[in-house]
Parts: sequence; C-alpha cells; structure tokens
Amino acid sequence: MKATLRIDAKSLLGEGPCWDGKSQRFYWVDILGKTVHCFQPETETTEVTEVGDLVGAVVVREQGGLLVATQTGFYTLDEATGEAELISNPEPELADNRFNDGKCDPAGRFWAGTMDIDEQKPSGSLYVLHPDRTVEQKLSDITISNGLAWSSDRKTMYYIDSPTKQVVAFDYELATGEITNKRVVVTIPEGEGIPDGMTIDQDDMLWVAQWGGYKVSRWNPRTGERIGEVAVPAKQVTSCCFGGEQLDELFITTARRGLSEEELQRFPHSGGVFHIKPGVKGTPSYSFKG
Ligand SMILES: O=C(O)[C@H](O)[C@@H](O)[C@H](O)[C@H](O)CO
Ligand SMILES: [Zn+2]
Repeated sequence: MKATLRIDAKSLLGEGPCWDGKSQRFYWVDILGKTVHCFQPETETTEVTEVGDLVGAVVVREQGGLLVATQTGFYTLDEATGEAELISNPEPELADNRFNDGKCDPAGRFWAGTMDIDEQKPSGSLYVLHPDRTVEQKLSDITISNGLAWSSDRKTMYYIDSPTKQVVAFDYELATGEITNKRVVVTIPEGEGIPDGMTIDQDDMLWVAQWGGYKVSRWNPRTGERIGEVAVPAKQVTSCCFGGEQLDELFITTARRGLSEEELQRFPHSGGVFHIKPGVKGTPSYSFKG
C-alpha cells in the first residue's frame, strides 16, 4: 500500500492530526511553523491560524473553538480571530520543555505530553487536562511524548515515548482516566526509525507513524505482530488519523525538518499531508468536553 499526497503543505514539523466529524474538517499543527491548519475537503482549501508559540497539538472543543498545547501550556484558540486564552501551564519552571503530541480520550479529557526541545533529557511528562480544567501529571521521565490511542472497549490506553521504540499499553479507567499496569505491546525493529504518532482502527489495530522510517505500519497489539504497511514518500512520518465521512481515509502528517538538500529533492512533498483508503475504517477523533 502506498499513500499519495493530499495537501502540499510543506510543514516544517507537521503533527497532531485530528478529524472533526461535526464540520468534516481536518486539523493539524506545524509545531515549528507555530501554526494550526484546517483543511476543508469540500472546497480543497486550508485556513492557517498563527499561534505565535511552538504548538504540539490541536483538538476541537465540543462547545466550539479549539484547544491547543504549546510551549507554554494549554490554551483555548479562536480560529477566526487567532485569540488564545491560557487555561493552565503545568511546567512554568521548565523553559527548555515544550508540549508535543496530544489527543482527547473517549471521555473528552485532553491528554498531552511534554519533551525537552533538544530531545536530550528525559524531562518530559504526560498530563491530562480534565473538562473542569484541572491538570494531572500522569507519567514523568519521558523523553519525546508522542502517540496516544484508546481501545474500542475503552479499557486500554496505548502510548509512545519515541526513543524507547516501543508502544506500551495501560489498563485505563474511562470514568476517572486512571492508568495502571504498564506493559510493552509493540517494538519497532532496528533501522526503521522511531515510533511517533498513532491511531487505532475499528478492529483495534494500531497504525503507528515511523519518524525516519518512510511509513506507517499497522500492528496487532495483542500479538505484537506487524500486519500491514503504508509506504509514504517522505522520510519523517509524524502521525496519522482517520477521517472522511465514513472514517475510511487515513490522513498522514510529515515533516521537512532534519532532511538534507538531497532528501528534500528526492521527496519534494515532505511536510505534506498524505492519504490512503486502507480498506479498514478508523475510530473518530474525540473532542474536548471543557
Ligand atoms: O514529531 C514529533 O513528535 C516531534 O515533535 C519530533 O520532534 C520528532 O518526534 C523528533 O524530532 C524525533 O527525533
Ligand atoms: Zn509526534
């Protein structure tokens, strides 16, 4: 299977894809470009909102508007005006950290993790922002906080700290957001880059983007086996999510960062959004209930 170019965005560090089923729009961020992007398939147009801060993730709020996680905390964002309002900054003392990937869980909480901007120290944490706007630190000693996904029975949460090259699972409690009983379910083989963002399909299989690996792979978290691959004509594959009216289209974000002149020439659409109809349906992106 091969993905094709959908949006020639040339993002420096495209990330945090999210499909809004209500408006049938596709959102993603360019972390280093400090922008939030909204693509409308109907009109083939993209609206860009300047955030003015390194922005790791964007999700839609149930009541309207957006929620972003940036270098300086959680903010609501008004797409029309670009106005951002601080909700909370859980790491005011960690100036070298920024928020990276984030996503809402099926209960409408927002999970997002931080990382050292230079990717050296395990100074990151995974946080959850509850709809009542309280923040909880869930994990610490994280190096590059990345992919998140929840199983269809809402009893398991999957998570990636990229340099570990592993996807781990936790028992997850829908009512409280409690996570316990960490175990490794997938290991990315040597020479295939590192796992970055991920999503989960209707069969509870994980789709994991491989940074430096030119692909997204489909994994069975119960056996640890790879059961499919989507080749992407870009080296730095950052994340993916399902979208489209039927949730049968996989959107894949990529980056231009860290590529040589020669690699950019060979893969000129690096930083674009790619897509494929992989023949399996996905799960919806959840919105924030606060
Ligand atoms: O895509 C992301 O999640 C990060 O923002 C990136 O910075 C990469 O993961 C990292 O650079 C890999 O080394
Ligand atoms: Zn990522």
